[in-house]
Amino acid sequence: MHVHVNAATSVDGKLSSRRREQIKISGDNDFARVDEIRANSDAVLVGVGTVLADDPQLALDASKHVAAREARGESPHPARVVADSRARTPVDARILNDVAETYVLVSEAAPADRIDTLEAAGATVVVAGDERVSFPEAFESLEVEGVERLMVEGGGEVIFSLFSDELVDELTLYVGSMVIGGRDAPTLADGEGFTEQFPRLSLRDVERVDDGVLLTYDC
Ligand SMILES: NC(=O)C1=CN([C@@H]2O[C@H](COP(=O)(O)OP(=O)(O)OC[C@H]3O[C@@H](n4cnc5c(N)ncnc54)[C@H](O)[C@@H]3O)[C@@H](O)[C@H]2O)C=CC1
Ligand SMILES: Nc1nc(O)c(N)c(N[C@@H]2O[C@H](COP(=O)(O)O)[C@@H](O)[C@H]2O)n1
Repeated sequence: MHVHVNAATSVDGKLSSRRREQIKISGDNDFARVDEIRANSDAVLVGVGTVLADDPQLALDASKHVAAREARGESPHPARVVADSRARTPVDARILNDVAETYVLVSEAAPADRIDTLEAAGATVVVAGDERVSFPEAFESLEVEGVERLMVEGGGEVIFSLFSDELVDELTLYVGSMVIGGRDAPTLADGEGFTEQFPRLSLRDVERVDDGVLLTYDC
């Protein structure tokens, strides 16, 4: 499986403010680029923290991408995946609507009634890991379902875990020309943080996009 992480941060590395509300960091050209990565992915993953904060739908915006996928014999939109150890995704979350298939990755600690509720809402639930979702195990299950190209849009807890598990193949990071600040504001990679053996990335490309910079790394 090819795992492509994409995110937008402020110049001080924040994904959002301490209020954890969605902040428009990208400009129109960058959002169009994000839509294209989604269009070329089999599935798009976020953590439940992002679902609770942003309520994203993770569907394609541009009809040309939908048409191109259908011409290739693919589903109109990529599948959506939520990493949600305790099955907290609300049933009215947009990510569970019928625009595309949705997988919810949970751990053994997820309450059975919550799993039943999510399945009744149309999600396919994948159990992997004891207390937290085990991404290596969950990704094996997604591969069996045909997910070979996985895009990850955040947030910081999930992205840290994926770097920690050495599962990231590619990172595109849009750095918008703004300062958000705040010691409690989410950053690109939160979690416990590394104290040694810091992941080293290989910078492939630098490009000016909108009023910011797009950095592309091989990981
Ligand atoms: N600017 C950008 O590009 C983006 C910004 N965001 C922002 O990020 C914030 C949300 O990020 P976070 O709070 O970090 O939440 P998150 O989206 O990373 O979700 C974290 C949750 O995922 C679940 N999870 C399951 N297995 C896990 C594992 N193995 N490792 C880590 N988490 C696991 C846990 O329940 C955990 O609480 C929001 O403020 C949102 O607006 C989110 C996506 C993109
Ligand atoms: N690439 C990017 N740039 C920004 O400025 C952002 N605020 C985000 N946020 C993430 O984009 C997703 C939105 O999903 P919908 O298209 O609204 O369904 C979601 O993952 C946000 O957290 N991304």
